[in-house]
Amino acid sequence: MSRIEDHALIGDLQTAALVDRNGTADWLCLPRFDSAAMFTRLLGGPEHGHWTITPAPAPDAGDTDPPQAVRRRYRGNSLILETEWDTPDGTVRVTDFMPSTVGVRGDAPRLVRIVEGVHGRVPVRSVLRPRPGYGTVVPWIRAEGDRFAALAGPDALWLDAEPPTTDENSTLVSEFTVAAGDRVAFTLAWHPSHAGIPPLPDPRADLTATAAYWKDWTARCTYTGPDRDAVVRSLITLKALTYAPTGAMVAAPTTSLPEEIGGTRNWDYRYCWLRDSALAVTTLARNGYLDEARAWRAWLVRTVGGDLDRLQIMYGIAGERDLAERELAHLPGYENSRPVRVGNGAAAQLQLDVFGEVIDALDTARRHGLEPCPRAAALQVRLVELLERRWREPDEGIWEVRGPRRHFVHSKVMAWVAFDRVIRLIESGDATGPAERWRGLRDEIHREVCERGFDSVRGTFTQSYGSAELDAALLLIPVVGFLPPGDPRVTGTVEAVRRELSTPDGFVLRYPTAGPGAGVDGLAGEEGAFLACSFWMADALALTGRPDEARELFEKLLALRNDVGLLAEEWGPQRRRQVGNFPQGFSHWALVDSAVALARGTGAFVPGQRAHLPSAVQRSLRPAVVA
Ligand SMILES: OC[C@H]1O[C@H](O[C@H]2O[C@H](CO)[C@@H](O)[C@H](O)[C@H]2O)[C@H](O)[C@@H](O)[C@@H]1O
Repeated sequence: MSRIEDHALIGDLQTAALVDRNGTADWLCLPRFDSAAMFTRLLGGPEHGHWTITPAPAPDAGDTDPPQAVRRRYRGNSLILETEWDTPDGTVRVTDFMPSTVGVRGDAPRLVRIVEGVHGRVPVRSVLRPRPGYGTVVPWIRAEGDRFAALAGPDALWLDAEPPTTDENSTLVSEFTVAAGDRVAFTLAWHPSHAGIPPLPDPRADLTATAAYWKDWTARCTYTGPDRDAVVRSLITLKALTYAPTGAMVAAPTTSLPEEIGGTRNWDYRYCWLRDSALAVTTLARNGYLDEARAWRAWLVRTVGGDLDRLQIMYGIAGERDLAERELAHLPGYENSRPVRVGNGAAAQLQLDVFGEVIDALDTARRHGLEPCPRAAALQVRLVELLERRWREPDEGIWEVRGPRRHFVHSKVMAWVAFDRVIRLIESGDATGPAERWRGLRDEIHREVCERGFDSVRGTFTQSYGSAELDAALLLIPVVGFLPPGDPRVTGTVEAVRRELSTPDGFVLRYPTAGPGAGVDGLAGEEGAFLACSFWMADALALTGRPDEARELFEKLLALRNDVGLLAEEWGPQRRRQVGNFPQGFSHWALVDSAVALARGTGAFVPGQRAHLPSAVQRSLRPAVVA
């Protein structure tokens, strides 16, 4: 079984595949991110579907032990993956990609794999075992001239293979040899089974168009400070999580990659969280990507605008509301981490922080040049009217705990953010609302948080009112402008979180999941260090005048990325492996934000970056710290 970080991501802005270092695509949902997977080997075995292309194993080697890739990279700033093997017979390269725009993808989403001889003559084997329905369906494979169709109910997968291919027990096998300069292409396309035969693919034209697409997209990045390669790779990853037809964004393209190997903390992230998407869009907007912010805003207005009383904290990528959680009992799970879940029960939770994140994202995009939208402005006012009725309630909070609701301090802080930003919107003249009343409420929330959410004996904010536990989300207090970074309540909280929530290797847990403070989330087992929280610690250190410690932590976090720059949700300190869904939007926007924050801290010139901190924070910082 490949480690989580052995995978690279390819995608077409509607779905994505994971490819491991052995040349195996072991996760692919078609036609959308949240469709049932056609390849589910990631959460099971080869019988659950995969597509492997590698140098042919030596005759006595088992099928389960193909040769390791020796080099792997994305082609420039793109999502085109190149994997190269050196073998005794020579060197071979496999180029994997999914044509990356709605226009290029057309009606038939497809995965293209081009095998290229680099030198020598290398025997290669392709084994394509499509198993729709998360590995439950053996499709009917039939030859249609030179093409193969794999039919399974509503789905048809069409393989166009240049080398000779045979059907061996519903598995399409191709064995061939590539010499230096040879290029042999495969295209696997999804098509509705009722829709006849898809057009013949043109893999070379697809490659050219996809390369041009990513070149153009990455050229729009405005960040020019340090660690630019890491920043651009993270921005590409965020873009890959967007669903182009609607403007929504998945939290990650996978389900049930475990937060603890062998554990039960396994969730489906293939949906659009208001929180995750708002935070990612905020990062994209700050770095030159207003089109993505505009598209997300349109998705938001369409999705939540009509029925605010039934506001959900997450939706399907086209705005669907029914995300009922269920378990796929036939799958053993990643390294026996059961259950495998699809759907997500957190959709029914109350999470007050999302009001602040959504309204702050719209505020940030507007301040970075996104044109006003009267419908979005009206939506923000209605959201705050709703929040006015509900902010005093306990909730499940940013971490979607499955234990009892609490008065989470972070939730109340983000309620303050929602009122603060909407007041600014009204003051700008782009919306109308009871600004005076909301100023009063904003002050009331601030007072309440400082009275009930702060432990004056320990000198730290706490996870919830009156609790003894800490929470790494409290690191965001200075970032959102609730208090200035130099305030002793902020520095005390940063210090306390660092002391009590750090792992031995210096990364940061969300909250305690072991020891006396454990149990708040109502879940069995433990989890790793949460990578976004670890980046937030770097930001907090930078903001509170500790740039060297911030840089040291940031460098350590960069070193956790895999060979192609990707991060899962968490880092398992014991096994020293990435854990959780992969790649995770939270980790990648947090990486970008940290790079920008650290660049500002060093006074690095970051053209195109406007100061994004609220004015209250900017005033409290030394001039050199704000670009
Ligand atoms: O910890 C329990 C919860 O874990 C998941 O939530 C996490 O992922 C979300 C998507 O990235 C993120 O918005 C949230 O902050 C994280 O805690 C899971 O989705 C929940 O169902 C589960 O209760």
